[in-house]
Amino acid sequence: MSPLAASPATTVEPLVTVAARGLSRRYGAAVAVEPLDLELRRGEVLGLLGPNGAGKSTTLRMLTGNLAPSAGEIRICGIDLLAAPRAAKRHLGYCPETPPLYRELTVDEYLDFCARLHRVPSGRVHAAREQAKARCGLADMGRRLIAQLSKGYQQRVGIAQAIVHEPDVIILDEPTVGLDPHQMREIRVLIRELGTAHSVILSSHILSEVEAVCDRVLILHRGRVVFADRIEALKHFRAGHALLVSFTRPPAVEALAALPGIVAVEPLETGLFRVRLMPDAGAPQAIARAAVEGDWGLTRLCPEHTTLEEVFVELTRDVTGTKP
Ligand SMILES: Nc1ncnc2c1ncn2[C@@H]1O[C@H](COP(=O)(O)OP(=O)(O)OP(=O)(O)O)[C@@H](O)[C@H]1O
Repeated sequence: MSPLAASPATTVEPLVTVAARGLSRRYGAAVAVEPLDLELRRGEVLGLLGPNGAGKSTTLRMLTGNLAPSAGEIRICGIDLLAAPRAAKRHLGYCPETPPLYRELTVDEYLDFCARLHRVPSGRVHAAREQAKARCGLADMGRRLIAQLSKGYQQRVGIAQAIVHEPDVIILDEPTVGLDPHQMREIRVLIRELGTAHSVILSSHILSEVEAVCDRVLILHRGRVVFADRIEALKHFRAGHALLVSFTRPPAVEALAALPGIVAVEPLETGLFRVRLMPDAGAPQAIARAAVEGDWGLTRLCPEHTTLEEVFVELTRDVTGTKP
């Protein structure tokens, strides 16, 4: 039996909703996605993170049955996507980077059309559409022409068409691209909410977005998985082993450097220092204690977070060459 085959006991509501093994894609001689394994469980939000050209869209298009893999297998709720695409796709909702909207239709007309495409029984189309609208904050938008909606609302319609048939798995390609910060926040809240009852995979090149929304993260870089773990592990990785510390009455650098667990102290500007630490050696506590005893006026003591660029540099030190 294939390692991905669903066990008979879990065919009704399988815990694993997406399972991919050895999934890869070439375009001619160029490898867009090197073989990757991926598993998603019910109630999880998985973030696919990576810079432009990393292979995120290619991966999502393979997972949604819109692009044939060069190799590998994909199971959606235990159903082989390549062998039984129609059955597998019933469990999938997909919103590509540019949502497939018919701008000349109203929101209601469009969502009814999508519900029928997804084979929602005709007696349930109305209820399915109203529910999808309510979940996406579109309850009052039914009669509006899609062309006249703002970009944020059009994005909501794109997500509504992906959930109108209540799929187990929702796949969203860069769902917040082009939105203003307010709209971004609303869409992220919606995704988090969808992730409680469904499984969600989203792609992004925004580190903070993935940290805010996802339970797990898979980082792609030039088609290769360079990090796959829970979001806490990424946060820990990002926090590294440095603190930013500032004082209104700063001590001498030597006084700071002499505290236990401190490897190096780098003055950055007046009263602000970058302090490199030995992990788990109690340095933050020692700094706080010394600051109180020495009346240094401690105003900041926080981990120094690395940026997305620094994360990639760190994770891909051995990767060379560029992709357009
Ligand atoms: N149809 C195609 N023919 C040839 N090469 C392609 C094709 N589609 C994508 N590629 C290449 O495959 C690689 C991965 O592209 P992909 O669009 O999956 O990346 P991405 O991470 O989604 O990037 P972005 O964030 O820019 O959307 C890139 O090098 C891209 O140029």
